Amino acid sequence: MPIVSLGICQMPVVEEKKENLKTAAAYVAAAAVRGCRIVILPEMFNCPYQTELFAAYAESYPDGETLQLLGELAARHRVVLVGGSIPERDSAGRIYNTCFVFGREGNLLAKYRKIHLFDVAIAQGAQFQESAVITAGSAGTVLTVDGLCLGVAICYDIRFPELARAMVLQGADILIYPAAFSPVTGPVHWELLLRARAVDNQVFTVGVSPGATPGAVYQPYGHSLAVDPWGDLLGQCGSQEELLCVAVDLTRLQKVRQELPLLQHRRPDLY
Ligand SMILES: NC(=O)CCC(=O)C(=O)O
Repeated sequence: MPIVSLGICQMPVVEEKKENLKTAAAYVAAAAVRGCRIVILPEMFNCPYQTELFAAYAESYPDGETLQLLGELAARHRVVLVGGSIPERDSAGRIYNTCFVFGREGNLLAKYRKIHLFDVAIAQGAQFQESAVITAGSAGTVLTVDGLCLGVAICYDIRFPELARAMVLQGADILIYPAAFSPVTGPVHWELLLRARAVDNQVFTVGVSPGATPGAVYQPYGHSLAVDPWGDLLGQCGSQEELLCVAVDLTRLQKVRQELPLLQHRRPDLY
């Protein structure tokens, strides 16, 4: 399958969980109507990105209402659904920032728990202590579906080139980052990081943020985008809510890697 259409759902996230689920369902339906076979939601799409709210919105697999809905939506629309992330509670009561991926039969294909937690204190205003509530995951996630290899990580993970490289060495064709970048770091780093990971690994990268939500305490930067293995933008949203559909042509990846065989030129024996 050399060309596949991705649905990038830059949806707003409000305080009411049910409203977020309705919005997500509408976005997935619209993406399917537009022919997208892989549909991606943003980080913490069922819950505002505020640590003090995570426990109240947390759900466990398989019974959580958000997780039930994601499976149903994937099956109803026959799409691979990369379910952004939600606060996930495990049987010991720990909470993770987790991405669940569902297949076209509504089956769980994979799950990824955010490894690098957003603990920062940036003078211009981005103060966040994700680890106050969230437990870090302990494994990367790469999955193959329809002959396409997807690497999944979450937001702040994009800053760690080692994780991206590890996923690519495991065969990833597309690196998918559900995210909610801050309005302070977003304008300077977001596009740069996605393009850097794309160019240094010759891979498609996709970042999916919530859109602007009037009155929200945390206003994510938005600007969801997809980048090809040459570093060219395939499409980008603004700050407002939007469904962006982009076509990913895998022959592009093969061509770039053939012409500029970067991955073959690595010298892991020397560094
Ligand atoms: N949700 C996050 O991990 C935010 C990451 C972020 O804004 C950054 O600058 O990194």
